Amino acid sequence: MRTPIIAGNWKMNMNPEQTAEFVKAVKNDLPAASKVESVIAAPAVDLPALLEAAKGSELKVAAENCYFEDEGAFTGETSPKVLKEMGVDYVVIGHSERRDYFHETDEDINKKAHAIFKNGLLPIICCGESLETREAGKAEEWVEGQVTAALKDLSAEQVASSVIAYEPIWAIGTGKTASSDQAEEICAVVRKTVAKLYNETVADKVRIQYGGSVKPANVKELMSKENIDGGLVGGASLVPESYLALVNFNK
Ligand SMILES: O=C[C@H](O)COP(=O)(O)O
Repeated sequence: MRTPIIAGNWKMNMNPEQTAEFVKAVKNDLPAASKVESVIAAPAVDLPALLEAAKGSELKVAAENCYFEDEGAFTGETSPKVLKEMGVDYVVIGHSERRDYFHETDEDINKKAHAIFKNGLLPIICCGESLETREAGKAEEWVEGQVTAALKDLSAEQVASSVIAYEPIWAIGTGKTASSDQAEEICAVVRKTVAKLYNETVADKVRIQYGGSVKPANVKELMSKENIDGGLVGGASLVPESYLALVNFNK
């Protein structure tokens, strides 16, 4: 039985003061983490405020990115080792915005996954095709390729505890959600890919999120699908009421 996981991905939209106010507004109405995991992924500059505000609550904390080395001369980067020391739980890697705007490669993402596990954190690994790739009928093979590359040389145990987020690029921030059937179809491809690379037990355990214009109005329908275990939510996670409606989708 996979525990649903709803993660807000704030992107570059909040400051520490807004972060503390947001958590104060939601912390008493979050579901028990054993029933639904509520996560917020925040910019590195907001993580101390987020961790402080989330203390003693059901909220889990994610970084939006990290580097694949623990320390050294890497100006501007975020150490996974320090994220762990701070109390962070998850790190989002491979988001399409990072792949597109910051030229992150499949190899970088795989190195980050290894660094995340080495430091006792868990990855939320993003994948997803562009509109062009979808229209060329290549969405499945594209996503299979991204997942295979991201998981390279990870152990079965590591993969079983990973979260993989399928986010079709054409549905991100566009208001254009993939239909629940389209989302399910590719999330099933992700699970099959894990089964092929590892085995059915690992595939059964890995949690798969859908992301791309998820909102309170469509979360229930998406979450009813067999291979969708959660959401990675941008815009709709920025408002406390909407975030609460998302994490309480089953009430
Ligand atoms: O990580 C979140 C996704 O990029 C989705 O963003 P969105 O919910 O604003 O479409």
